[in-house]
Formats: sequence, structure tokens, C-alpha cells
Amino acid sequence: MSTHTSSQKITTSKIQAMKGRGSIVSLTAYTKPMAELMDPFVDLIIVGDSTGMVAYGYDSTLPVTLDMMINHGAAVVRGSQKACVVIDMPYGSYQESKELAFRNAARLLTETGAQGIKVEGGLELVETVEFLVSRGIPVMPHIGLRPQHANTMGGFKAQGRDEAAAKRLVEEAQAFESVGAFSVLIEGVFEAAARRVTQSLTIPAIGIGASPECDGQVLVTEDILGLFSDYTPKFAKKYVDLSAQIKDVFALYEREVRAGEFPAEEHCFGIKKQPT
Ligand SMILES: Nc1nc(=O)c2c([nH]1)NC[C@@H]1CN(c3ccc(C(=O)N[C@@H](CCC(=O)O)C(=O)O)cc3)CN21
Ligand SMILES: CC(C)C(=O)C(=O)O
Ligand SMILES: [Mg+2]
Repeated sequence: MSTHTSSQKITTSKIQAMKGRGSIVSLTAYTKPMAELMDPFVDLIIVGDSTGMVAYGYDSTLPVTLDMMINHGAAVVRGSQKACVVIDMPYGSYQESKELAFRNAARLLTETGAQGIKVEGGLELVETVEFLVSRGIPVMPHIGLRPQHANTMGGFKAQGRDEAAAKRLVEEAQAFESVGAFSVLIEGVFEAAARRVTQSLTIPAIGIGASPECDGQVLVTEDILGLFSDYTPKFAKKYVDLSAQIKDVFALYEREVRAGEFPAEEHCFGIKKQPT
């Protein structure tokens, strides 16, 4: 882990100051090589607990542990020069008490070098966010569709459809802003609600499946690359089908090995001629 704060690194304060200055660009990453590839193009890298579903094959994000997030977070930090890195707190690591939330959030920052953490919640979490921010931890609350709450929300359902729901999202976002959140993430929300939330804040609202009304956009990287297809959220645009290209390479490799065409001479340590 780097012990010096690099001057070119985008801080959470810089992300906060990007409100109203054009769209903030963000993607998820779980590994060093992927972080390295996206770093020049994004302002913010989110180490998402979606890794549980994307990389581990779980059918929800609930089994993801703090240790998993620390390992992925440290890998992503090693691959990022410039982008701000924010790590998801996994289910069960912050809901019980603000003290436990602080202890676990501090581990995420100190053991990875990331700049901030993200927690899923509503008004019940405002006190915790205040506790963390006042003790030096930049926090991005995640509102709207909250995958860690799928069991009590009837699955992965879009949020903020009616007036009451939109009003509640605005209340939650404003409460988080008032206790010092540097930004909010808003997921799976109807456009009108997303617009109201974004316009009601002086901190940026970064959206996933929350319309172009937000101050920035994030998507799960494997979704845009065509590397994940267990399910496809409506909002996940597939820019390329890398799965097909990877399968072509595997098929070619299989053919060459079975045909004895690989390895060729240039891939071998040649047998040294014995002096006779
Ligand atoms: N690969 C991946 N991409 C994601 O965006 C993502 C994850 N994993 N894991 C964590 C959560 C789960 N997410 C999801 C998963 C499924 C839907 C989905 O299928 N939604 C349907 C129904 C919406 C509704 O009924 O209102 C859709 O059509 O989008 C949405 C978000 C978003 N996050
Ligand atoms: C919404 C995204 C950034 C997320 O929380 C995840 O990937 O886990
Ligand atoms: Mg998440």
C-alpha cells in the first residue's frame, strides 16, 4: 500500500465539488488490472459488493464479507493512479451500531488506502453516517434500489414510482447531505424522482439506472463489457460482447493444443546441444 498521498489523486472532496460541472464518470472494479484499464477514463471507481454476484456467483450481495471487500479494495487501489476509490461496506458490517460501522469502515480505509465508503440505507442510517463523517470517514450513502435490502423489498425493483416514494427519497438524500455525505448514489429510480433528488442537493447524486438527470453515472463494468449475463438490469448497456471473444480464444487454444500446434518453437526453452 502506498504511504504517500499522491497529488494527482481525485479526493472525495473533489468529487463533491464536481456538482454542476458536468457528468461525473464512474465504474465498478474488483481487481487491479481492471482498475488500471479504467483509471484514465473515470473520476470514481466503486469497489462494489456486486462482486458477490458477478465474480463469486452468489444470487445476492448478502454473502459478501468485510475481508472480501478489503482484499478487492486493496487490489483496486493498487491499480488506480488518479481515480477516487470508494468501497462498499458489505451487509451486516454497519447496520448494528454506529460504533461497529466506524470500526469496519476504518478497516476498509486503513487496510486498502481507499478514500471513502458506501452504505445502503435510508433515514435509519443518518446517525451512523454523521458518526462516520465526524470521525474522518468520507461516506456515500446509497438510496433507492438497495440490493442488500432485496429480501424486504420484494427483489430488485425500481423505486420512487409515486409521489410519496419520490418525497421520501428527497428526504433521505437531504438528511444525508445535512450530516456531511460527500455524494449520494441513487440506484434504480424513476426519472422524475431522480431529477427531484438531484435538484434538491448541493452534493452530487451519482446514478445507476436513475436517468440522465443525475450528476454522474456508474455501471457495473462486467455488464458494459458483456462479461456477465446471469441477469441483465434494464439500465445496463452492453457496449461489447467480450464473452464471445474470450470463448473464441479458448476454442482456438483448445484446437492448437489438441493438434500439437501449440507450443511452437518460440514458446519453448530449446534443448542445449551437448558438447560431444
Ligand atoms: N452485474 C450486476 N449489475 C448490477 O447492476 C448489479 C449487480 N450485478 N449486483 C447488485 C445489484 C443488483 N442489481 C440489479 C439486478 C437486477 C435488476 C433487474 O433485473 N431489474 C429488472 C426489474 C425492475 C423492476 O421490476 O422494477 C429490470 O428490468 O431492470 C436490477 C438491478 C443492480 N446491481
Ligand atoms: C451501484 C453499484 C456501484 C454497487 O453498489 C455495486 O456495484 O455493488
Ligand atoms: Mg453495492
